[in-house]
Amino acid sequence: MTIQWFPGHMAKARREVTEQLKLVDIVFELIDARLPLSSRNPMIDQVIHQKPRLLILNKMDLADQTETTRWIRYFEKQGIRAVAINSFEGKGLQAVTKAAKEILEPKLERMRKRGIRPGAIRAMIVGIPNVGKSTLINRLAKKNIAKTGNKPGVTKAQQWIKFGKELELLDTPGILWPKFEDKEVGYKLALTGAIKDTIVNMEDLAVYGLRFLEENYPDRLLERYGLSTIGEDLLHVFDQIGTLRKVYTTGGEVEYDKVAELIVHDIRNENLGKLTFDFTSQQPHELADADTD
Ligand SMILES: Nc1nc2c(ncn2[C@@H]2O[C@H](COP(=O)(O)OP(=O)(O)OP(=O)(O)O)[C@@H](O)[C@H]2O)c(=O)[nH]1
Repeated sequence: MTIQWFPGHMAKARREVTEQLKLVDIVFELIDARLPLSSRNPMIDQVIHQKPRLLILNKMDLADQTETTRWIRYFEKQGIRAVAINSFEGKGLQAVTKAAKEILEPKLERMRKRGIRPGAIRAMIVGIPNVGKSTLINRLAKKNIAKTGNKPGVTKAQQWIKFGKELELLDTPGILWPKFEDKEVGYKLALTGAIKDTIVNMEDLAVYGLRFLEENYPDRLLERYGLSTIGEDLLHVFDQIGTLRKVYTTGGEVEYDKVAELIVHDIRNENLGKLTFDFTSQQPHELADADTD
């Protein structure tokens, strides 16, 4: 899978974030709630380094809620404070300010003891393309200052946006590259729209999506397409879905590339319900007990 990130782009992105980090007290690491591992930058810990961080699982409205709760507990067990939000509708934003204040409280307390009155908390957003950085900035600012779009790579051009008296946010988010060394991560990113369609083979993506559903959400597969298994006969599977949804050429044949598009569209647009593509249960055992207590 070819991605538009090259070593030069990565080095530049990292340099820019490192410069912006000097200006802030805390980093809001924005990820997609559907992909709590796959939508994280692979070098995020080295990039953010010792800077306090709040992990924000955005697009919670699209994710499997049970899994989101597990992921928040999983990250918190690792000492990373996490909150889930829906920046599109502005849900959970108060929790962001509250968590940021709590994370920084020891520092603020030290300042108060030295007779310094702490000002507003200064924050910046960091994340891979399309996780909703601009949407969150707009929501926090309550006006349309950052350009948003449904295609990856829209965020371009810096000033501070005030969120009440307590928080100031850098209006330019830090854009970092996704994990793309792993083919499966690439498919997951593509299924959630974080990677451009033009660099993904739709039929491969649809098949990955069907197999993912078969393994993790079999009830949805049955409900939507009447399929209880996928098996090896993919032609039969595509025929069945194409016939069911009447995806035909003018000659009355099933149009396979359109069937593939329809499957991907269904996954992306909640027609198969709210889905999470990374699971805490698939993490190494010592880290995977997030919901056992
Ligand atoms: N359903 C849902 N959609 C969201 C949410 N937040 C953002 N989006 C959508 O996700 C898409 C990408 O949002 P942007 O804010 O442009 O993402 P970005 O991270 O700034 O993207 P780049 O500019 O590519 O770095 C847009 O279509 C948004 O409407 C959310 O909480 N829920």
